[in-house]
Amino acid sequence: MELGNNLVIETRGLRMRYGSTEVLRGVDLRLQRGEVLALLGPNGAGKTTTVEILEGFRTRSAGGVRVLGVDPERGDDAWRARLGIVLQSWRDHGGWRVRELLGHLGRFYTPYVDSPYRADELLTLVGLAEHANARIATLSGGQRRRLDVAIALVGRPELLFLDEPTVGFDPHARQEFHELVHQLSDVEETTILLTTHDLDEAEKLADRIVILAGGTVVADGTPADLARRVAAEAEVRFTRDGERRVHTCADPTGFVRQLFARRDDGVTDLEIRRPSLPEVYLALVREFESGRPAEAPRELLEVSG
Ligand SMILES: Nc1ncnc2c1ncn2[C@@H]1O[C@H](COP(=O)(O)OP(=O)(O)OP(=O)(O)O)[C@@H](O)[C@H]1O
Repeated sequence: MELGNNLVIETRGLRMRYGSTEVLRGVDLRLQRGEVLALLGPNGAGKTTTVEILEGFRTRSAGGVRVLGVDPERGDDAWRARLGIVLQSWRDHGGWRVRELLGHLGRFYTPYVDSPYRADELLTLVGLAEHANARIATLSGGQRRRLDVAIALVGRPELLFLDEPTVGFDPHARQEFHELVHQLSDVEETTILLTTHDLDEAEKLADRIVILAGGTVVADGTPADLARRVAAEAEVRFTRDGERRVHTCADPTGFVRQLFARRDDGVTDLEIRRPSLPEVYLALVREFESGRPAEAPRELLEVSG
């Protein structure tokens, strides 16, 4: 499989079967250098399976995969050192102090990486500087998660995998983490593959969104592309003769014009809404599950009393 210069990840026809259950049924993914991609999908869609195959932790059933130009099944230590992977197993190292663990891990990267992060630099980056001397067992859930991310960053990875990175973060920590992701992608040119169930987070962080459902990619595009795909339609809400009504239509301006041409009295509380990413996501997954193509025109819907 040929890999373009800027392609950090490429899968073609990726398949994964657990026993008789086929979880991935031909997944095609491409991720360019410096891009932040959010992989979304319902529980059990195969996101973690995909990520683990890309990380080289799981052997695929079929299909072509290249990560940083290498088939992950044949990735050596030098290849692995170019990846940043957030694992949770560090929680077992509860007796270690935070700075001590990061310094220790940094030394593993020296044969492969020009300048791994210094522990203090990394602690500042992830907002754990105040806890440098704390034992890992004494950190809160959110602080441990930041440590997990710090550990993934030690070797200044070219490609960072973040599997549900902000679970357990308070809103402030989440905001800081989002700034960190922007900094890594904009300043360090780190390529990032993120899985999350937090659609606001996906919208804030991702250049591109891929939705997996039923073992295939059901949508791939910028958040704006996806919104256009499910909804060339907008919702027009209004109250007429004291009753609340909703129309879904492709041309809300035309609809409103007609509405007023027919009856310009008695229409109040007029509101036009385009769908947010959570709504787009749910529409795409629902349409996939119902077997109807996402582009299918939707009927005008009127809720009448
Ligand atoms: N080792 C395994 N053996 C058998 N089945 C597995 C194994 N790992 C995952 N599965 C199954 O494969 C499917 C996909 O799992 P996966 O964890 O990849 O989904 P996911 O999209 O990450 O889900 P979630 O959003 O719940 O984390 C699920 O039905 C799961 O039960």
